[in-house]
Amino acid sequence: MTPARRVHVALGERGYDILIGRGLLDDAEGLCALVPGRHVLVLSDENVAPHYLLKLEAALAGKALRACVLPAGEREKNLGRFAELMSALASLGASRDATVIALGGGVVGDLAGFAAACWMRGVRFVQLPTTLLAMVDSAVGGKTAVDLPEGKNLVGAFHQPAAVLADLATLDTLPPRQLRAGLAEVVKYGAIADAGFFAWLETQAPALLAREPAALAEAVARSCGHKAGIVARDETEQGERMLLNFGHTFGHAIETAQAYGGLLHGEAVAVGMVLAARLSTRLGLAPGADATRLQALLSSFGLPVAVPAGLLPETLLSHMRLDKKAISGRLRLVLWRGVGRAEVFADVAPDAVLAVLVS
Ligand SMILES: NC(=O)c1ccc[n+]([C@@H]2O[C@H](COP(=O)([O-])OP(=O)(O)OC[C@H]3O[C@@H](n4cnc5c(N)ncnc54)[C@H](O)[C@@H]3O)[C@@H](O)[C@H]2O)c1
Ligand SMILES: O=C(O)C(=O)C[C@@H](O)[C@H](O)[C@H](O)COP(=O)(O)O
Ligand SMILES: [Zn+2]
Repeated sequence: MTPARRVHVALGERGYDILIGRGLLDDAEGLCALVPGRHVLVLSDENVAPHYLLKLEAALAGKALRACVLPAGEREKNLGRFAELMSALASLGASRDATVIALGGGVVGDLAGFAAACWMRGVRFVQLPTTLLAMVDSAVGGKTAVDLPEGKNLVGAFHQPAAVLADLATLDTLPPRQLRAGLAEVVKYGAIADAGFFAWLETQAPALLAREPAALAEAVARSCGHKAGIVARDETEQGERMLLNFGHTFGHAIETAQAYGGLLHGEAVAVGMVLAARLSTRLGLAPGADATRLQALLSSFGLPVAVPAGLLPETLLSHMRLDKKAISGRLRLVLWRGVGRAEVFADVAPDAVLAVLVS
């Protein structure tokens, strides 16, 4: 095991550490310490479990453990699966000192977190992220949710994990498309808040795509640093946290319109960030050159930058109206002043949004 980096999420008594390093899942003693009570429910999926579930179960031998292994993919993040988890906790006899562990990507993390938030009105929750996206974003910050056919993450709760262990060795088995999807959320931090990080990323595409350990560790730690800071300042998204939604109003509309079976979340966010940047340029907020830079960076990571064929602008706009940032039915979007400078804008004209969706 290499020495881990540590990022703290400063939420007072509910604060927690994100540990980032290779081999964290081989530390049986460290894993066991994450589960103080007797009952533990582990949620994973069919691609992750064969690689990593056995060592987690071995570390937790002696606990009353139930493992639920789902088929993989966004379509599993639904109310039916949530109900199954409630039944699994009931049949385990899980008491208020139970722990729910998410072993997997953001789908498993969001679903397990929502189950932990709801079981007996809230039990302990631990995140063991195994995708780049989950390490840099979804495992941190306590947004938990399931999707409805009508929209992404519409049913959920804020429920912070007690700990996050990002074992970088798990990225060795991650498919390339999933690695690229995670890089979209990494780019997001540079785009919204850190021009220096953005410029660093512009030099790192070959290293990151080749999974060079030092580059990956740096990208994960810097991303977690940004997310931890924003979450600590605005846990429940009253203001600054909305910036983490850059590209998401467009991206979520694409995912919903494709019934969660088209672009991956990170890919949809990549397209969404390009559209948000283009809209910002159109509204005179950001230099066109910065929008071009953003598109070029995402392309260098092999990410899509255009709306998939066949999706109608009016359909996407109607999905955007159910975005959680909207107020009284009026769109509120995260727009851009240029690299490193995102801002929230209320009452964005629907015609301007439609114009970038058709271009
Ligand atoms: N809560 C938040 O703050 C937040 C932030 C960003 C995204 N999200 C949510 O996260 C989800 C996307 O997460 P994701 O991109 O991790 O997708 P995912 O959970 O579907 O995982 C991606 C794929 O990779 C596979 N996989 C995972 N780890 C693996 C490994 N180490 N080796 C081999 N295969 C592996 C999975 O089986 C799956 O097929 C979306 O639902 C999105 O809405 C939530
Ligand atoms: O943590 C946040 O806040 C984010 O917005 C991070 C996003 O990357 C993530 O996709 C989140 O789930 C979107 O939140 P939502 O409130 O728009 O569903
Ligand atoms: Zn996201």
